Amino acid sequence: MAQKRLAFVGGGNMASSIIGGLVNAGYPSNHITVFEPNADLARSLQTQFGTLNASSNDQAVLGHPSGGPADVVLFCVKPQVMQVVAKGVAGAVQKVKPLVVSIAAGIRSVDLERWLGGTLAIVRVMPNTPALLLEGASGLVANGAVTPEQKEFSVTLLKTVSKSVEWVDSEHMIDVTTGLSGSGPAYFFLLLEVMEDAAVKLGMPRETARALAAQTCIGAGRMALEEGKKGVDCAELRRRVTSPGGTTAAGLTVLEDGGFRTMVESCVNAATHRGTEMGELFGKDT
Ligand SMILES: O=C(O)[C@@H]1CCC=N1
Repeated sequence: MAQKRLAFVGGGNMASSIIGGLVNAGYPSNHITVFEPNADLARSLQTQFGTLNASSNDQAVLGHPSGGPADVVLFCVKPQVMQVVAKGVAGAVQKVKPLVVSIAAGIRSVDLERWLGGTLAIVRVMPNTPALLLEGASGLVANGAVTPEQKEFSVTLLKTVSKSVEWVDSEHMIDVTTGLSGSGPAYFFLLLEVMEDAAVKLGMPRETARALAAQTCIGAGRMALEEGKKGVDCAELRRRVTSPGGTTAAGLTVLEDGGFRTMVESCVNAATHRGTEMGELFGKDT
C-alpha cells in the first residue's frame, strides 16, 4: 500500500479499529498521527499501535514534529460535532489540501467541504463495528475531486478492516448503506439475543445457545456471500434448508405470518431515513 501520511481527527472506536487494521497489515505507525482529546484514549492508541499523538487537529494535519503534513485526513468524529471540528481545522486542511475521508453518518460532502473552507477531494465512508475484528463491511462514495489513485488508496485502506468494500454511486446510497450495514450489526445482535433467549427458555445453557446461534449467523452470512457469487440468492438458500412440512417451515411460518418482512423493511427504511435527516439537521450552518 502506498505509504501516505494519515491524520486521524478523533481516535474513538472506529478510528482505533482502522488504525489497528492498518498497523496489523504492516502500515508504518509513524505515518499515522492522531488527535484525540480524551488523553486516556490517545495514550492507549500510542501504546497499542505506536502511532503519533498530535497535540491538536491542526498539528495532526500540518505535521507532527516527527512526521510530515498529512496526505489523508480521516474525520472519525460524531456527526453532531463535525461542523465545529471541521471549521476548527479548516485553515490547516486548506494549506495541505489532503484527501478527506469522513465516516460521520449523514454528513454530506458539500457541507463538510463548505466547513473546511473550499473545494477538496472527499470520500464518505460508512464502515461498521465488526471492523474491530477485521470483519467489517464498508460502503463509500467519492466526490468529483477525488482522483483514481485516491479512490484506490481509500479501498486499500478500508480493506485492512473490511471484508466487503463497495463503492456506491450517490450520497443517498451512503445513507442506505448506513441503514443496511452501518446499523446492521445491531439488527443481528437483536435477532441473536432473542434466539439465544428462546433456546435458554427451552432449557439450553446460555453459552451453548450463544455458540450455536452466533455461528449460525456467521455460517449463513458466508453461504449468502459465497453462493451469491454463483448466482444463488437468499430465497433459494432458504428453500434449501426448508423441508416441506418440516421444522424450518414451522418456524418460518411464524415469521411470515407475524409480518417479519415488513418489519425488517421498515427497520432499514427508518435507519436510512434517520441518516438523511441527521445530514439535514447537523448540516445546517450554526
Ligand atoms: O447509530 C448510528 O447513528 C451510527 C451510524 C451507523 C452505526 N451507528
